[in-house]
Amino acid sequence: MALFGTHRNGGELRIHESLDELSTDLADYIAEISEASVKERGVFAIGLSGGSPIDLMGKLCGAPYNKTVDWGKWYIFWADERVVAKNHADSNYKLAKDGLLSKVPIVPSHVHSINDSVSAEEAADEYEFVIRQLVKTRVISVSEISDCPKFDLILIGLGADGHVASLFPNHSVLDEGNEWVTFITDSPKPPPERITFTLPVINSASNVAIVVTGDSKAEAVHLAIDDVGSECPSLPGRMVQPTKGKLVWFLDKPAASKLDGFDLSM
Ligand SMILES: O=C1O[C@H](COP(=O)(O)O)[C@@H](O)[C@H](O)[C@H]1O
Repeated sequence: MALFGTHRNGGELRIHESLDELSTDLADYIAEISEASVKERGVFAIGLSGGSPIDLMGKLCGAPYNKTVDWGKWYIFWADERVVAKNHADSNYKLAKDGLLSKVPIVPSHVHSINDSVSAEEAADEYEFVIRQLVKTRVISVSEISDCPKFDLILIGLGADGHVASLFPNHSVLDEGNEWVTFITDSPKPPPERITFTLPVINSASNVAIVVTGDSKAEAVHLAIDDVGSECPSLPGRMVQPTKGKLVWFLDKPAASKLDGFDLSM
């Protein structure tokens, strides 16, 4: 059975017994936010990233979600993307297409992937332009306190080094306060060229889910969530603090194993 709790910023912690339990809870959670967004705004705008969270969304392709989710109202974006061809093994688009988008009736024109045939800088600029157009037409909502887009849900993972999206520790990209989408050409994790939502955009979302599994991420989870004082103020995972939105951490027990007060026998 999952353990539910809160963390220092009032966000929610969901610690799961198994990956199967986590993926069922994640599918339920996404389906609920989709339903609420469609009810409130008529559409659902989700920002995906890469890595394990996409595999863990896989249950959305099966019953009951394949029939109950209003797929025609989904608009897909990438919170980060590697600047590689769409059929490249490193492409976050390919990962989502193979694992989800090709298996559910999402409208192709609602899938907003990056232009991979230009430089990372141009791809980031073009992607921000696309998002600005969709904010104007309110396919993407807008934050009441900044001019940032307010995605209904941004779904991200956490690297063992504490990175989220393509926001890496000690990188100047963490200080980007004006752009919505920016780029890097020196990612410490290959491939080097990437585009990424900036922290103000991630923190303006209505909902942010951080999905982390495996004991190789346990230290990063501890540093991102626990009260570690000034030890790690600029760990990207720790800097995800939605201003008005809701943050939920989806963890399995190995990823949660170094959290203060966590007892593996629970
Ligand atoms: O490089 C990236 O890594 C993170 C984490 O991936 P994981 O496989 O360790 O879960 C991912 O969220 C990000 O989108 C991706 O570009």
